[in-house]
Amino acid sequence: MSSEVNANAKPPSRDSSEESYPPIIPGASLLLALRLANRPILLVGGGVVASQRLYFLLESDAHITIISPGPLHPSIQHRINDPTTSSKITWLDRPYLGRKDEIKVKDYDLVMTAIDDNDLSRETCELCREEKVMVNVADIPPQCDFYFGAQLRKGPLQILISTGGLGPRSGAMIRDLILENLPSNIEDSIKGIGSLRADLRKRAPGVGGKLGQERMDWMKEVSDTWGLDLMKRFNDEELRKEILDKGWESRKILGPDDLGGKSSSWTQAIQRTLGTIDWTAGIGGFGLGVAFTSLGLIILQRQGRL
Ligand SMILES: C[C@@]1(CC(=O)O)C2=NC(=C\c3[nH]c(c(CCC(=O)O)c3CC(=O)O)Cc3[nH]c(c(CC(=O)O)c3CCC(=O)O)/C=C3\N/C(=C\2)[C@@H](CCC(=O)O)[C@]3(C)CC(=O)O)/[C@H]1CCC(=O)O
Ligand SMILES: NC(=O)c1ccc[n+]([C@@H]2O[C@H](COP(=O)([O-])OP(=O)(O)OC[C@H]3O[C@@H](n4cnc5c(N)ncnc54)[C@H](O)[C@@H]3O)[C@@H](O)[C@H]2O)c1
Repeated sequence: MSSEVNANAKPPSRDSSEESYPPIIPGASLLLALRLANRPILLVGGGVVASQRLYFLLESDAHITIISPGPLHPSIQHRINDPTTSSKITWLDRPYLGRKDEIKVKDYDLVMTAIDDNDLSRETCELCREEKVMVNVADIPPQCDFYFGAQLRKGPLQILISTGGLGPRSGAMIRDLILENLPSNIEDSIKGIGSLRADLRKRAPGVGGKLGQERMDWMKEVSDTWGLDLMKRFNDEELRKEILDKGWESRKILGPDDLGGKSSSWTQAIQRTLGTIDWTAGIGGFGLGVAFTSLGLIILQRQGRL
């Protein structure tokens, strides 16, 4: 069973030499990372669920129109009053009227209702279907085009857990399990490799072609050679220049031991030999394994396979 879960979790890769066509297990959600900067979003309701929606929308730099009679949840009122977020929010202090409302769903990229009124949520949903606008209605999951999930952010790293609507609280518990087991500096590694990629693209710009393929092959091998933990060293501008000058320019893959004029420490040597990094070896790796296995089990359970 676990092989079925794993196979389905990974798409075909450029590296797969043998033909491998994992079975399709339908019924999943398409997990995406929406880029919403300055996009108009309609949020109906001003309670606790709306306050959570607002928090994530503000972090995505969206522009949010909230329709809800006051008093609002205190955290929503806080964001409206706060000069750092107030310009991103338009608050209409009144009930939403659905079909009769002068606010039209077609003027928004996404619509969300978080209200204690099933009939109005259903009507909003119908309006959105007519206008082909994606909608989340917090009180009627089967009507949602998309679900929220338990989320965690560490700098550029973002993880969302979905249980397909089965157990939102268990999703949050799995999120906390992952959080506890992530290395504390994982975001530095991602920032480091991001800076190296950006510098490489300056030297080798453009899309596709031979250069594009070489760039991807080099980045893949450098990433695998350095490993997640040591990627944080690419935050050092000099080290980036060195690996690009001595490595990329002659299409060589240089590891941590080949740079900085230093011989490797014994820990680095072990890490390279084992092809792993210190935090995956201990309880962290085990915990993460448990987290993903649990998620797989939950999804399979939803599909009636357990
Ligand atoms: C993950 C999270 C994200 C978020 O909302 O941002 C989220 N719910 C969270 C918490 C939570 N929600 C509820 C409880 C009370 C305990 C309980 O019922 O279990 C708790 C626990 C708590 O509050 O701690 C009640 C509840 N939830 C839904 C309904 C309607 C229904 O099921 O009919 C009812 C009322 C049921 C009733 O009346 O009995 C529906 C949905 N909730 C989802 C997401 C979507 C599926 C997510 C998935 O696939 O896993 C989905 C389908 C639609 C959506 O909201 O997009 C967030 C945790 C964030 C965090 O802690 O970080
Ligand atoms: N997705 C989730 O995580 C989750 C969690 C708990 C509950 N829910 C569902 O979401 C719904 C909202 O939950 P809540 O805890 O935020 O409720 P809440 O009672 O705190 O807030 C409801 C809000 O809707 C507003 N409202 C009511 N009628 C309105 C209208 N016509 N126009 C505009 N605003 C209107 C109210 O003024 C209030 O601000 C619940 O009914 C529940 O079914 C979802």
